[in-house]
Amino acid sequence: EVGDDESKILLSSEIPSIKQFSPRMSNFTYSPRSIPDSDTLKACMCMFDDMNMINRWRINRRTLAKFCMLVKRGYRDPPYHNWYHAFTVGHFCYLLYKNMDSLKVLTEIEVFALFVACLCHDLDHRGTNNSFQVHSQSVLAALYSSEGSVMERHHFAQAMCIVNTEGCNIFENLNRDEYQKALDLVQDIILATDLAHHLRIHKDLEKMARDGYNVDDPEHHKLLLCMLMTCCDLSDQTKNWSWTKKIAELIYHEFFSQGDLEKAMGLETPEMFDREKACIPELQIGFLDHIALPLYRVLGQTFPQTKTVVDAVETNRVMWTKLRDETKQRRLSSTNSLDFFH
Ligand SMILES: Cc1nc2ccc(C(=O)NCC(C)C)cc2n2c(-c3cc(OC(C)(C)C)ccc3Cl)nnc12
Ligand SMILES: [Mg+2]
Ligand SMILES: [Zn+2]
Repeated sequence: EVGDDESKILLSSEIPSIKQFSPRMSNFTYSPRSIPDSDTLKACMCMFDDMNMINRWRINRRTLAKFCMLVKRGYRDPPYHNWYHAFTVGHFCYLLYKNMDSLKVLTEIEVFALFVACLCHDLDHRGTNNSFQVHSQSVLAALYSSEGSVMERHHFAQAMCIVNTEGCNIFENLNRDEYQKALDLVQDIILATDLAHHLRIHKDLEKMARDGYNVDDPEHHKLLLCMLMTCCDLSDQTKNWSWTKKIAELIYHEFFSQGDLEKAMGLETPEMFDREKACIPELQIGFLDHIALPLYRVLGQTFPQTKTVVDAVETNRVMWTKLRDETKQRRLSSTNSLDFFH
């Protein structure tokens, strides 16, 4: 156990400089998936340090290392919703901090809660979505379906289990008010990653973009936290085409496995989860048009420093339309829609 690199970080006191990963570590174009899995824990520690969170919140280094280790172990290994996804989501939060003037549009405790929520937001994901929990009458649905956001409530519950584990409470040196505020923020931010919640507030986000962000309006702080969290959650769409295409492969691998399960259980399977019916380029264009692009456009309108991110998503949309037209011509012989990735 002591041999492996994770506990070595746990035992080492100094935290290396962030520069050791890449000189481009804080560029929007940098893809954190080029950091090997074995270095992700160290990278997390460095991001906490580089955002001055260790000093500001008086976090004990061993406590932080243990917290990060338990978060990493708190993820299962489905094709997409694994630790690597959480790590890339956390990295985009770091990018926003480094490129948006340390996110001074938010309070320090909101930024701290946002970064922690990014790392924890999909804890213990099983590779199936909320509607699957309800239709399959899973244990999680029994626990949470009356309130909705079944998976997101579970992700938050798992995060609280880690915080309450001996030697892992990174909030332990906050005063009583800060402590309560931080946990409430982490909960609200993780609940905001429910797609249904995002679709509910989308009009409000667009109104905020039109009116302009008002740093003195607490409602704008709440909306901004939700918006930045979903921008982090979708940040694979802001990288170059080879990454974005690879991520789609992982997501649909996961979606189609859910569809296989639904068929086996006699549940009806939406087209998006049905490997026989899905046309991935079409579905991705729909997802970008209805969810990702409107979101990143609001980000770009509200904060001009992030405009380059919208361009990257637009470019990926163009690539999907090329692939869609190509696939139509090739008229794939096999019905398995994952073939077109090869
Ligand atoms: C590349 C990519 N394609 C996707 C295609 C479809 C869907 C989907 O669930 N469609 C359901 C129908 C009913 C609309 C999600 C997709 N998706 C997500 C994602 C986003 C989420 O919600 C937030 C973060 C709030 C937007 C929650 C979960 C997930 Cl997996 N992340 N990347 C992707
Ligand atoms: Mg999620
Ligand atoms: Zn996620």
